Amino acid sequence: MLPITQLDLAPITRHLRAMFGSRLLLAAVHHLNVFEELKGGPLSVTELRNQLQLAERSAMVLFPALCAMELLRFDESGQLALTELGHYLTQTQTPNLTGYTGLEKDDPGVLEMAIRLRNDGPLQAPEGISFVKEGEGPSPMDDPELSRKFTLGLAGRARHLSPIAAANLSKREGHLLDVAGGTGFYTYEWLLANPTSTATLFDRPAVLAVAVELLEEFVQSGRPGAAGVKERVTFMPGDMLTDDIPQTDILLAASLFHDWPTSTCQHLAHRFAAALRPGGELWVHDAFLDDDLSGPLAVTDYSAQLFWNTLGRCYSRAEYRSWLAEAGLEPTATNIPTQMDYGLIWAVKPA
Ligand SMILES: C[S@@+](CC[C@H](N)C(=O)[O-])C[C@H]1O[C@@H](n2cnc3c(N)ncnc32)[C@H](O)[C@@H]1O
Repeated sequence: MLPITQLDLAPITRHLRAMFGSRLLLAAVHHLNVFEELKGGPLSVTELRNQLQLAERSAMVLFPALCAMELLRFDESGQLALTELGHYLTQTQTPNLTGYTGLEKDDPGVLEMAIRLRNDGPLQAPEGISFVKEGEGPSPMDDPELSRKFTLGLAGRARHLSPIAAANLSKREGHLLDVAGGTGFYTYEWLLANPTSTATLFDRPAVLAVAVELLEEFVQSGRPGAAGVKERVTFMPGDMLTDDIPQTDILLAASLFHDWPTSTCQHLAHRFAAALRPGGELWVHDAFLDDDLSGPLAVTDYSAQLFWNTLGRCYSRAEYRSWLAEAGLEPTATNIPTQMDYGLIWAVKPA
């Protein structure tokens, strides 16, 4: 691993994502009455979900967040219980803070979060869901203006994280497939670090139109070796859920799975595993929940942001590794932190 000398921008993304965590907290206290439900004693995840009428995704965003906030905890038998702090959000505790937190309970973001938690997403999404193309429905990623806005919106993050990811991904002669690669920066940086390798950037056509422009900017940057990257990149428009995925030695899924529900993640893991040559590697760059699903706070806040904007949430490394193993890959035990609360994990296809 190369030394990372760049400043970690996590303080900025943590404050950005904290807004969604705040909405979760106030929706839980004042609209879902989570703390009143648990006042009588611990409940299993399923019992609490049933009492609150929450879908699996809503529950798996909300409960880890309240644990990370130290308001709930998993007890010795795996049930969810109020912590000492959590009791101060029940009305029978004297004193309690529900009057004080209640001053913000009608904030529009809080009201909408309560709706989305109950509905497992927005009631209506006429333009489709951010970053998601699924089936025949409309997708912002197929609209020229919206896909440009979303793709360029991710460009700064990708520019910052991609050199760190490239320094940690395997160095090898061969082919990288960057699925749902967006701006393409992860591809361009990896090719710069692997001067005899080739790569394919796979995404929606309107996104790739932006990526082509960004590649041009990259090759003209004057960085040593950047000019030679252009001829080694292939742009492949398609739908990763249904179209053929080309064979590759390394497949990168950066900020990809977190846009999708669990069943789609499992489907994608199988498709990606099938695209790997024997000995090939599947790398996931994402923000991971702890395996016990009780934090960290930066990632539960991020999970709330993804819950708001996409069909997905943050998952634990254990969840990823179980999908990768079910798909016939051998997950390694390596956890590589990058920056901004992201990290890398990877699995290998048996030779
Ligand atoms: C959150 S972005 C991640 C982009 C990039 N990997 C990064 O980390 O900056 C998700 C990407 O998935 C792409 N995407 C969504 N649905 C897709 C589909 N069905 N087939 C191919 N790409 C898809 C979007 O167009 C978008 O570029």
